[in-house]
Amino acid sequence: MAGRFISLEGGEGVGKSTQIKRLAEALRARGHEVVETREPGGSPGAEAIRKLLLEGEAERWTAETETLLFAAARADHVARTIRPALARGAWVLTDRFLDSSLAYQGGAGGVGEAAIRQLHAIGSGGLLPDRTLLLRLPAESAAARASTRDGGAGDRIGGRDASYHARVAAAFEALAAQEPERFRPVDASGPAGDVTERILAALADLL
Ligand SMILES: Nc1ncnc2c1ncn2[C@@H]1O[C@H](COP(=O)(O)OP(=O)(O)OP(=O)(O)O)[C@@H](O)[C@H]1O
Ligand SMILES: Cc1cn([C@H]2C[C@H](O)[C@@H](COP(=O)(O)O)O2)c(=O)[nH]c1=O
Repeated sequence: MAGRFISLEGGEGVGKSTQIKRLAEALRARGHEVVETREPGGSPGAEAIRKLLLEGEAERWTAETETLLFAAARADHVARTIRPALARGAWVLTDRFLDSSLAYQGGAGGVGEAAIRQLHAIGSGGLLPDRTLLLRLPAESAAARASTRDGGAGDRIGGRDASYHARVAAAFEALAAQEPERFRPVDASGPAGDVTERILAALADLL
């Protein structure tokens, strides 16, 4: 059976990592092989690039350099982890993918969408998820969840100001409107189990 490629997207603290774990359990209970992965990261080379991207001073990289590093990490992740898993029929669940570059470096950072897509075509053969779940949560609730988790110590991108994160959120909404076939917005409020039920409903046609 062909594998399925699912991405979870959204701003900081909306519950993506929590839901990847819960969704993976639900899919395994249905007998599927599931690979849980994340970006930046998901392969040894990409995890090394993750450290470069998320550690250090806020101004360590320009938006353009960040874009190149994310694209390089993604190329390794796709080649070493995602494509082999899909080829053997697994479900691949990734915590962030291309749309995060389009929202953060593009919509919020000012790098052109066409350039980001061109890098993705070169590095990752233009691979896109079968379905992208956009977790939606009001900014204050997401910030409260992230602050409970991190105690106020975010990484160099998560720690950017509220106006940056508002542009990220607006860019995700624009991407979802642009590709309604691939994207499914999911209400991420309320208990985690309720959110998982909404996610399974948004994948019903693929199950
Ligand atoms: N439905 C929920 N209700 C309450 N708290 C939640 C819920 N889902 C997740 N959390 C908690 O909120 C915090 C952030 O969740 P999580 O790490 O899954 O978000 P994330 O979207 O992966 O964040 P980031 O992108 O910043 O890594 C965690 O402490 C998690 O336990
Ligand atoms: C893939 C990707 C990620 N980012 C940002 C988004 C977050 O601030 C961090 C990743 O941290 P997380 O806790 O694992 O969510 O990186 C980005 O700016 N561009 C991207 O392409």
